[in-house]
Amino acid sequence: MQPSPGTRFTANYATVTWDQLHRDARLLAETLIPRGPFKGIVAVTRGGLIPAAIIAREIDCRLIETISVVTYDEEEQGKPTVLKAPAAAGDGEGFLIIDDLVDSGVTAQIVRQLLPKALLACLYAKPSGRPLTDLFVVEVPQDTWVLFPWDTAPLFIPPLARKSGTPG
Ligand SMILES: O=P(O)(O)OC[C@H]1O[C@H](OP(=O)(O)OP(=O)(O)O)[C@H](O)[C@@H]1O
Ligand SMILES: Nc1nc2[nH]cnc2c(=O)[nH]1
Ligand SMILES: [Mg+2]
Repeated sequence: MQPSPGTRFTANYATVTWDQLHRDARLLAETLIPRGPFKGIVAVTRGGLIPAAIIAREIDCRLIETISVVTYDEEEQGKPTVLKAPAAAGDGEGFLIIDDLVDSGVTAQIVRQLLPKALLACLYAKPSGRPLTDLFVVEVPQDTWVLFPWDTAPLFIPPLARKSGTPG
């Protein structure tokens, strides 16, 4: 069957736990301190909200603006739409933009057009989006879909010995 345009074929998943996300956000904050101080943070909603909150605490920044860009429905990439502009950030001078990840780089490209003077940082970067971010913590392969802690829940799985087809 042919894929519909924009449909992804995810070969792998990378699950990020709350602990890991917190650690990665703190690592990013450490590399941001020498690049500051910042007038404020622009969180790219929704994925950038929690990383931005953690980083804001670490770098002692209390002015938080948001930009809302919708690009994906589940794993399907669509036409990006800006639902809310970051009015308080002007052209981005002195501001730090935070998102959870760059994948194709489309979201980052739009955000950069609106805030050309801001620094853009994210936790995870796939190769296509990597050139669009100034800073990131972990590179993720392009064929891997990152499962954030807010996307997932612990699930009961039966012991191996009880799986159908297993003798005994
Ligand atoms: O580099 P790209 O290919 O543009 O993908 C990266 C963007 O995709 C996700 O946001 P999404 O549009 O799913 O919205 P959300 O943050 O509300 O989950 C993620 O949070 C990034 O913002
Ligand atoms: N959760 C999640 N959202 C995305 N948006 C674009 N790429 C990804 C990804 O790998 N994981
Ligand atoms: Mg997002």
